[in-house]
Amino acid sequence: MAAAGTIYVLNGPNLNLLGTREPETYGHATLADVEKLCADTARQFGLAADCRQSNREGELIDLIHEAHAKKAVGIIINAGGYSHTSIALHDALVAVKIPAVEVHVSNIHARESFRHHSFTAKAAFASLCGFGIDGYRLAIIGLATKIGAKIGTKTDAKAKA
Ligand SMILES: O=C1C[C@@](O)(C(=O)O)C[C@@H](O)[C@@H]1O
Repeated sequence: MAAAGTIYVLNGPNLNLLGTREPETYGHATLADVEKLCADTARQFGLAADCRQSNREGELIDLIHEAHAKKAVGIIINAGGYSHTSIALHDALVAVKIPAVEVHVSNIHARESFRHHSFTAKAAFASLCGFGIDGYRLAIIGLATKIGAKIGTKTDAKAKA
């Protein structure tokens, strides 16, 4: 059975450096670890995770538009530093009307004041931060629940097993 739907997992600038970037803040897990966690968690709900990363604001906007064109059922976004600056990313999320959850690996509210405001959070139905990379798993569980995806739903991968 094909996946019940696809969620786009979008990571923004410098998140390709996870694992070596400020491990005291972001831990030692890599972006590959994040993407495997997302795929594994999504599969539990019969969903597929299409994971992308870009250091370019316009590319992230294009990916949000692509999610819409491909009829994605949800978006998980960690826009990195652009979370705090990009009205354009906010507007893209609002424009496509796909249920979105914002994730931050670190607790942005316990950090420098310039990280305390997020434009992308205002375009998401939920936002979570401070759980390390487990935040992506929690965000997918929340998104799946929001869209009515049920845990234990079989997909091709599980059906073959
Ligand atoms: O690049 C990042 C990572 C981050 O989004 C996080 O996941 O904790 C927090 C941002 O403030 C920062 O610019």
